[in-house]
Amino acid sequence: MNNEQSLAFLSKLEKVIQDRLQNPSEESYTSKIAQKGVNKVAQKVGEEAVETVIEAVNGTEELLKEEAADLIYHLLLLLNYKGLELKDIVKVLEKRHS
Ligand SMILES: N=c1c2ncn([C@@H]3O[C@H](COP(=O)(O)OP(=O)(O)OP(=O)(O)O)[C@@H](O)[C@H]3O)c2ncn1[C@@H]1O[C@H](COP(=O)(O)O)[C@@H](O)[C@H]1O
Repeated sequence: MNNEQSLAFLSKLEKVIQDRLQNPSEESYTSKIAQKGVNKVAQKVGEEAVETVIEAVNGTEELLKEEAADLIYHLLLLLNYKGLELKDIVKVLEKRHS
């Protein structure tokens, strides 16, 4: 998978997350967490961030990748829960870059 394909997948994942927020289903983890409210969604980002840091300092590359994936997914969920999208954050990064 090249960089372009990775970014395309993130965009696809974001669309699934948006769909789970708009059309909640009982089987969906995304819907389940979102129904608990912003505090729970934000808490998950904090937990996954701490777990990522722990694996970076003391863990294996495999576990670091797993925790980083959890972190990115939960951050995407939090942003979308708050009415933001990945592209809004990329715009901020782009502005800093120039
Ligand atoms: N990428 C993810 C993803 N990453 C992590 N997780 C979930 O995040 C949780 C993190 O593990 P934890 O041990 O911290 O949490 P937990 O024990 O489940 O307990 P709590 O979150 O309730 O505290 C696990 O339950 C994972 O399944 C994810 N859940 C869903 N997705 C993707 O989101 C999309 C929609 O999934 P559903 O909402 O389940 O349909 C699909 O593309 C999924 O692949």
